[in-house]
Amino acid sequence: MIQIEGISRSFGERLVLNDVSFTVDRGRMTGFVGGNGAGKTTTMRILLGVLAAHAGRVTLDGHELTRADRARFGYMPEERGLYPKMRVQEQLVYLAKLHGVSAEAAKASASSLLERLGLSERANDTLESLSLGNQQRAQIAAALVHDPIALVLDEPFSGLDPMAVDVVVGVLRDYAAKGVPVLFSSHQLDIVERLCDDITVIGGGKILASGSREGLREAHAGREFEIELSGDSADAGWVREQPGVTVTHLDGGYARFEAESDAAAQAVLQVAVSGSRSTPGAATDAAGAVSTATSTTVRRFAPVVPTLAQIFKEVVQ
Ligand SMILES: Nc1ncnc2c1ncn2[C@@H]1O[C@H](COP(=O)(O)OP(=O)(O)OP(=O)(O)O)[C@@H](O)[C@H]1O
Repeated sequence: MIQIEGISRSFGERLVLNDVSFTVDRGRMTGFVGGNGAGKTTTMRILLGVLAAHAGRVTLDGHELTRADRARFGYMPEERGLYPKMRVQEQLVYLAKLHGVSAEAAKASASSLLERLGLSERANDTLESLSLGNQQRAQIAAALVHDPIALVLDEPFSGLDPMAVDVVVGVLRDYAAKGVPVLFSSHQLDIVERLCDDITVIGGGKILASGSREGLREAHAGREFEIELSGDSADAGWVREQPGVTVTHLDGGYARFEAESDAAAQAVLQVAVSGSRSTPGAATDAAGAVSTATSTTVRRFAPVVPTLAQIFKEVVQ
């Protein structure tokens, strides 16, 4: 596990990181999100030792990070660092060898990554001759080619089309599945939401929220619920009459409502179900939903959980 503990950093008089702490667990993908100038790149640079912290420390599995540890990290910096005039495969092999990988292993690793990232056909082209999206794939390959013990990627998805995003997501997931801690920053909240196990939100140099994706969504869930009835003539209009409930959206058998309490919300479910039960011939289907003789079914009842974009807006305000 990588632990960032109480990191602070100023540029001149300006404090740009203020007591930043969060963890990047092994085997999990951690998304690092924040607005422009929030402090993501500065944090990543400190993590990699490219920049010094003025306070705090970074540890790996409990010991302070050494130069040797950092040399085995995979880093994709904000300012992309490959040589424009060098051929892609040659460049990857060269970088792997710089990290101490044998020539043979470097060639094998470069070929396999180029294949995986859909760049095999461009292996002998110079970087500058590739499209921006393909240059980005090559940058990702460069961060991975020495089989890193941890991955720190600054905006790895910028400039990638949706197909390429899926390819890169698959590759990164494989690294996480091997037990590698993976930290990446992104402004594309939909990708972060889809990809991440854990999320850290930074704003104005301070950590505003940090935790598992599900934990954050639950913690920021309001008192809004939704119920969906299906059937011949499903009508959720009766929810409006329930005590302690305000319907915010109604469409046939679908109602979204705010409940004063969990009990008020549960009462809606009970009415939906017991209404069904009081109907002769009620039956439970294979999915456990209760059907009536007129075949009205409670298809769904759940709290409305916010998207990452909604949580982000809430914590950044
Ligand atoms: N070398 C530097 N000298 C002075 N100020 C700096 C330097 N590097 C970063 N900063 C300032 O530190 C703050 C945080 O910048 P940083 O690049 O870490 O943000 P970020 O979250 O990565 O932003 P973005 O999403 O726009 O890339 C910004 O206000 C930036 O101007």
